Amino acid sequence: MTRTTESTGHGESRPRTVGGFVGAPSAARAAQLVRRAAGGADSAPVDITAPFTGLLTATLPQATDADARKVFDEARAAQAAWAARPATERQRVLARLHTLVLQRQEEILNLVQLESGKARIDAYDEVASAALVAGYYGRHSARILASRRVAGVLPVLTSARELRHPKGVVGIISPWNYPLALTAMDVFPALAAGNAVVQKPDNQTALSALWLNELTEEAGLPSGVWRIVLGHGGQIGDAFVEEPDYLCFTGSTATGKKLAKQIAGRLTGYSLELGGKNPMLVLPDAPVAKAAAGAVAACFSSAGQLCVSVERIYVHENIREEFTRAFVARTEALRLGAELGYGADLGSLTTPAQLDSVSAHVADARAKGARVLTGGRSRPDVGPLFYEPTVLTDVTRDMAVFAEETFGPVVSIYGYRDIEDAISRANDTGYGLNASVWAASGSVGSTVAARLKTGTVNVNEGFAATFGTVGLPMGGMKESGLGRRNGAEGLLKYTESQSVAVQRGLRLRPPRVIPPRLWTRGMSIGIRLLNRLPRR
Ligand SMILES: NC(=O)c1ccc[n+]([C@@H]2O[C@H](COP(=O)([O-])OP(=O)(O)OC[C@H]3O[C@@H](n4cnc5c(N)ncnc54)[C@H](O)[C@@H]3O)[C@@H](O)[C@H]2O)c1
Repeated sequence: MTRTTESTGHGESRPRTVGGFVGAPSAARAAQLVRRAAGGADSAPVDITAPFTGLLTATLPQATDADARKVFDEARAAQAAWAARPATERQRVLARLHTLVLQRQEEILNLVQLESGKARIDAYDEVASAALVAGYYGRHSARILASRRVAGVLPVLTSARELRHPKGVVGIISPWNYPLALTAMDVFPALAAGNAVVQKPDNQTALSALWLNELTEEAGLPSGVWRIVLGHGGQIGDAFVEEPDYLCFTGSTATGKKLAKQIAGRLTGYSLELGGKNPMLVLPDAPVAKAAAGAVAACFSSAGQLCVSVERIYVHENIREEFTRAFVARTEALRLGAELGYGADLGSLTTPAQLDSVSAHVADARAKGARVLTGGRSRPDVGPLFYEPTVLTDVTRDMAVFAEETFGPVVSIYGYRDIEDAISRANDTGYGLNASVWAASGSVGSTVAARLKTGTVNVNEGFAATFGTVGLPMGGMKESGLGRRNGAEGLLKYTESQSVAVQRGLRLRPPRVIPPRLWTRGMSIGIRLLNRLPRR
């Protein structure tokens, strides 16, 4: 690990670069990004440290509730002019952003790694996601938002259209685990629809969101349309449920439920992208080596701190031993490392709270009789928040790891004999976010997929196939969420639908001269005939 410090002139040294790494953005650059955050004059700033080193990455202003409300007002004032631009013009900003994200990736790869502690290859997933999302809405949003003609109640005489208007100001609350990708997925479609956005990223990963905010303005977004406020969730939470015209929340199920209760009183729309306890099913005829390699990526990307990562594997007894051997061998080959480069496969956990909760899940499982096939310990020799990728077996219902989301590099393997039993155990959870099925053929895997109660299912993949296909909606069933991001749905949720019908000639109520009974008879014949016409 390479670090650099400079003397303060008082016999101490302080990091010259973010997190103390050579090659990382300078502290001055971090401070420049921080200045984009609104508010904070009346409250104490907080220091954020790099998970790899424990050294300072940034000192962040913390907005108060009053600061956040002022920002919502300012965003509202900026929204009308943005919404007045044609959708094609708004779309062009995102198309330019697609190119810029890919061109400027080196700086953001460093920032994402420093703030989150993830391996560079996992940070690259974020760059790819942000570019894919910008590209998708940069090409398709104007078409999806275009007014839609439908057949009017009377052919020729009624012309009917559905229009889409922006909600107004959208509030977006984001977690720390995918700071670039989730910002892109939630903010870009809101902007494309003509909304202004006020976002509250997590303090831990604020620089990544601020970086993307800066780049979006470089791509042509007028300043003031996407604002960022920082703060501890509970502190400025009220502004986010009382001020926006729509709230998009990504985070834990507990916080999502709390916000939903608060916002319900205003009858304001919201979407929730929440936690998961995602299963993988390995069918008896699945290619074992491929399934084992896929499972490693599905369980340990971003050190398992990924809402769609796999935490439960159900493997058919006939291949259980072979699969487990291959999976454990591949897991043990993963290189842990705290470096700004592609030399490590697995990074660190992001916060001390994460290290505590992951350690507690494994300790509880061990104490109740689970076997640790590999891993099961923290690695302070690599960095303060490192934890080994861990594979458990003999996991029982009384263990926390059985049903609770670990949100770390810990997976349990279970055997099964009967696919019906495997499907019912996979569905036996309050969550319903993502699932993975490994089978000899895509069609067999898809048949099983249709029976899983999760918002996304990946056949012969862990999560990347659905996550990367931006045209597909992504979100959770049951306690994993409400609403969807990505695709047309992820854009239209940020709009109000308005139906406009223009009537010509014949009125739809009986004229005085025709007796109502005659009129209704004639209408009934007409309705029957109309129902036979091929109409949209
Ligand atoms: N479904 C998805 O797309 C998705 C994606 C990423 C993460 N997640 C889930 O997020 C969780 C991990 O994230 P986390 O620990 O940061 O979640 P969290 O709920 O603690 O925090 C998420 C965000 O909400 C803010 N917040 C917390 N309490 C708040 C309150 N009372 N009012 C307003 N804002 C508040 C936090 O500051 C943070 O910005 C996991 O459960 C994971 O599965 C889901």
